[in-house]
Amino acid sequence: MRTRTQLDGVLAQGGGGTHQNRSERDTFAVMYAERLSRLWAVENGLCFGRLDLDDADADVDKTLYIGRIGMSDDEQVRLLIDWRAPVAQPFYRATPASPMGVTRRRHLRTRDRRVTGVDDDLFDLDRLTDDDRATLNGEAALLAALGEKRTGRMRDIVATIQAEQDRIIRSDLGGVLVVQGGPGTGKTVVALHRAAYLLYTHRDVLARRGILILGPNPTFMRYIEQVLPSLGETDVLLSTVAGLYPGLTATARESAEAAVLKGSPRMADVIAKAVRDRQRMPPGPIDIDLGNYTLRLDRRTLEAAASRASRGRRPHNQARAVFVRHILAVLARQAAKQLGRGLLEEDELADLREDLRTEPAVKAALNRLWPYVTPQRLLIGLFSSTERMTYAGLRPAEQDILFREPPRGGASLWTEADVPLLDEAAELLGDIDPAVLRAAALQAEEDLAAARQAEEAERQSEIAYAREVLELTGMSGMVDAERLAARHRGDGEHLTTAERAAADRTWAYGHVIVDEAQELSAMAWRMLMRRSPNRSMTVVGDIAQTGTAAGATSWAGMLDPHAAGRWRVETLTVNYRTPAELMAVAADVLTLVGPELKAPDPVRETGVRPWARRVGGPEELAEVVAGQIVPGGRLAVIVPASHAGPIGAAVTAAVPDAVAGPGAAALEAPVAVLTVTEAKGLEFDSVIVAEPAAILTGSPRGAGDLYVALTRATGALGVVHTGDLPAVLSRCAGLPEDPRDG
Ligand SMILES: Nc1ncnc2c1ncn2[C@@H]1O[C@H](COP(=O)(O)OP(=O)(O)OP(=O)(O)O)[C@@H](O)[C@H]1O
Repeated sequence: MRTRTQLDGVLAQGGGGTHQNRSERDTFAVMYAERLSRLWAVENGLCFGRLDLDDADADVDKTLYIGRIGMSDDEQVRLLIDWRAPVAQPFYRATPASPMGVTRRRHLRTRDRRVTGVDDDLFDLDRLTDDDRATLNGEAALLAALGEKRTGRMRDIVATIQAEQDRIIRSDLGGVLVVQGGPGTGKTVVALHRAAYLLYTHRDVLARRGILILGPNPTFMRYIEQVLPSLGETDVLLSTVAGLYPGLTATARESAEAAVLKGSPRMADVIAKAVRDRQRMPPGPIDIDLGNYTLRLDRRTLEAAASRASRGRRPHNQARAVFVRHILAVLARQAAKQLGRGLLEEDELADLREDLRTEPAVKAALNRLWPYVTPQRLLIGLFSSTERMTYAGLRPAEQDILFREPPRGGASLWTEADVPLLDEAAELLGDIDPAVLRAAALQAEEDLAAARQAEEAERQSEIAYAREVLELTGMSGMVDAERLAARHRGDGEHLTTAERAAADRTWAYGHVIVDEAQELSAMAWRMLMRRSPNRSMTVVGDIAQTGTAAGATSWAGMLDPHAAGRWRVETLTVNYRTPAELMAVAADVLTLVGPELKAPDPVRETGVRPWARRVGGPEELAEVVAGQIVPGGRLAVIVPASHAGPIGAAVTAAVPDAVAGPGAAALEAPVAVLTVTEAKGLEFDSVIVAEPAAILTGSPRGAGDLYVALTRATGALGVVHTGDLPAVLSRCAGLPEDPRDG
């Protein structure tokens, strides 16, 4: 209320006054508005816990209230302790064996501002009154939270964080913390709470450098994005690998074998060779015709310039300056001789060099010999030329997999597996100096206009070059110098940390969190490690759930190349999502993934067995789906990618409001048809797995995929199949009654 009044007061002052008044007013308005939205975000369940402490320590209040944020009254008396504060820790960690000074822990359940339930854990029975004893109630808070219907968005768990999770959330900032855990053990939710905890505890570093959270797909990112605002955090960038390269969205699809090849660590060498390819000198001399006379660059001169430029490990585009300087010096001396002016003073030679630098024929030669190259151009050039691919070390069979025509029109060109390659290339190519870009683009515009007017055939190569520069700089069609300047000014003064980080490929994050980390390819890890030079990371995943063929089979394989000796593993062992009856079926499938793997222990039972039903085809399948809808609940039909089309069509035709495919709508809909990849990391009240045999055989990691599909439900699980039911699912019973008939 107080903040609302303050904001209204500031806004009521209107827009007049001096510049300083206005900017102060704006600052306060933004501050109060931010605080208000923070308070709104946490209002629901603001206070969820109470700790009664024994009074051994007189400095500490005897009763503490724990909440989503900390609050004090006007006299600075503490009303509510932020859940992340050190004094709140016993709320999550105290046990009867180690009570940490707590006599009673109370969970408060609220709706709006009303208390709807109270659950107690008691650590010192002797100290309680008879009334208090009457209200005792063990794990009810957790089970109540787990039993609630799913909303399509992940919720925070501040009220019920478990001790093994709390240890991970509050683990030190430094080094790489690997959180290994089976499905439903809370890896994602713990990672998000860790982000909030770290920002609270290490605000100085992390508010400046930000936290990057990387997840498997955009639907998953939408599923989790609301958790962080509810924890009051905004200095966090949520992204996928496909979204991590500024300025492009990688939405194109490609074959699994192309993705695997692009993800293999060998590609680092391929990209390095592709860059060197752009620095190769022609075998013979080249002549530069300047009208009155001709200059010649022989092979020795070219090789010497190239080797000088590549010395010192400068990125390609910056090394170009060295190459150009060397060549211009040689050309200036030759020109002086040809002009019959003998030995010139240094300043005269400098003038001559500058004259030559702007000569179109010299420019064209330099651009052929050592062109500016962007990562995009490098990859387009590489994958559209068998000659370039051969030079880069790709074998003919690999070239067939990777070959693609240069793009035409505005079709989306980039795939997720291209992104780490672009990043690798960007690292080796380096930026093109914005001043050079600006000058080049303006010059190119002029050249283009002049050439168009003159329509001189011999200027065709000039036109081509000008076009290339414009395309390269993304400035095609822009003639306005001011707009060009604005584009490159990039002061970013008014951006949040997360926004500035998103726009900057070279941003070094204060902490990086990777969810579903088992899916990342070796090249994706290289890209990610560049974003985390301090190797302060939380890496979350489950080796047993690896779905992509480019993904990992061991944590050491993933991390040793980048952080050997600097990573530690914590394991989560309790499954909070999937009931015991479902987990028994999933555990059978897990033995196919690896006989040594152990499924996490489910925390609850529902008494309902998973069922299986044979159907004749997609239409009958859709009828079965329609019969399983529970009003208000969310059901997912998880399908093999090969069947997504027909089953999606049949279900959307049979069930009103059903959605096929990923996206925000799939999170909201009562029924969503998703592939295993699309359902990864998500959860639903009920799940129907369609055609499990095709999931098993659909990819080399088919058993892992089926395991993922079977562990998405918090309630009911069914399996629908047209062929024989795979033997591994024999625990599933017959289909139960249609709940609508009951
Ligand atoms: N301490 C807790 N209190 C209440 N709910 C919890 C707790 N821990 C986990 N959950 C719930 O359990 C479910 C599974 O959590 P989460 O999605 O983070 O698991 P995961 O390990 O990432 O699973 P997967 O690997 O299958 O994607 C979520 O609904 C989450 O809110």
